[in-house]
Amino acid sequence: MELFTYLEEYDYEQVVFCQDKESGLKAIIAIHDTTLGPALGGTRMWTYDTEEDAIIDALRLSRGMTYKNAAAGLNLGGGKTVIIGDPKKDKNEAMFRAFGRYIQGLNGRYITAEDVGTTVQDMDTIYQETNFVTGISPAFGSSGNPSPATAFGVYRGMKAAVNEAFGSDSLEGKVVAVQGVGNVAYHLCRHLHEEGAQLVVTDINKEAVQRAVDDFGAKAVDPDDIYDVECDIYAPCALGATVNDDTISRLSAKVIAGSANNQLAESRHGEALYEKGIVYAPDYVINAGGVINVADELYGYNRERAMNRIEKIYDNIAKVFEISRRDSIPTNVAADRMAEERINGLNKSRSTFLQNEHHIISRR
Ligand SMILES: NC(=O)C1=CN([C@@H]2O[C@H](COP(=O)(O)OP(=O)(O)OC[C@H]3O[C@@H](n4cnc5c(N)ncnc54)[C@H](O)[C@@H]3O)[C@@H](O)[C@H]2O)C=CC1
Ligand SMILES: CC(C)CC(=O)C(=O)O
Repeated sequence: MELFTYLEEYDYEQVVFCQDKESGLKAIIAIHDTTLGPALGGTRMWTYDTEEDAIIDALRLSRGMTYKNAAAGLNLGGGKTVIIGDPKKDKNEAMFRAFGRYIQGLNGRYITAEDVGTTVQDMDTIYQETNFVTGISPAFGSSGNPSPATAFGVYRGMKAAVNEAFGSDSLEGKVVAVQGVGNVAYHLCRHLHEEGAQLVVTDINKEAVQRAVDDFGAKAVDPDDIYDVECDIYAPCALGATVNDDTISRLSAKVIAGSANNQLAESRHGEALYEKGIVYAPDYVINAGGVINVADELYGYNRERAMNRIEKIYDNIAKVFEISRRDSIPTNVAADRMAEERINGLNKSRSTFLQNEHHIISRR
């Protein structure tokens, strides 16, 4: 991979490699764009096959956060961290303290939160070293685990997508195939179950599957079979790139709406869905509930205010469909257009020179 060629192509601002031999920390903080404000995005801990895979993941995810925060109307830029390692085996306190010091060194250009493989407890450890962390324990006045908020947003966005596909936003009787029933999808399944949807679930973690079967009467299938399930809605809630050349021809769903980041393997797969008449709720618009929730901490966390804002993901998804219909473009392209318009609009105002103390040369 030609790193600087890639950074230039998508205009990344900064990439920080963090290494701490004692604790085993190997992390990549990617800051894509801070036009709208400090870069906010979670920290993912995962076992990557290669270091290059980890770098690419950090870069793709951070760019996704730029678009997510812009489309959600937040005054935040996009960034993300990946920590290389197995979250079940390789974590230790010193690792997250060392990582916290790296964040502190960025002096507010990057603010972190949870993602796959990290927990509220990890954020509490980071908080020992820096204030630039959200999603810490509510006991510290924070918003806590963002997953239930993300799930609520996905539920609201899914209803908007169902309305687009079926002419009514009711989920009663709809068959939803849920891939990955982790932190977000467990809460999503609860909302769907309460509204009378039928759930088919899969996960590589058998306990997670069993919990959904026990709590929501879900039917379980093997991980690779989820793409062949007869269903109305496919909800990707595990990792990215599951909408690809192989799976599109297997999916029977009329709607794709889930929490996973980077659901399309490539942008052209959004075009393929559009041509097949499958209603795709763009990932970074529908899964913004978590970041909206943690971003509220910047104003002094107020749960009611955050939830009211998350509820409106329904309207934001509907707006994407409207742009898609108006301009005859796939929904992923419509979402990008919506986000880019906001960033480009504000970029102009940012070019105005603003003096600070470093611009005044004092020679006495
Ligand atoms: N937690 C949050 O608030 C947010 C999460 N997201 C995204 O939503 C997705 C899920 O996040 P979480 O629920 O927090 O993570 P999680 O780690 O709690 O859940 C993911 C689940 O997917 C399962 N999984 C992994 N590979 C799989 C496969 N090939 N087939 C089936 N299951 C598989 C895992 O075993 C796990 O149970 C991720 O893509 C994450 O980036 C996006 C926005 C916010
Ligand atoms: C988990 C969120 C709080 C932020 C994030 O990283 C995301 O939305 O993907």
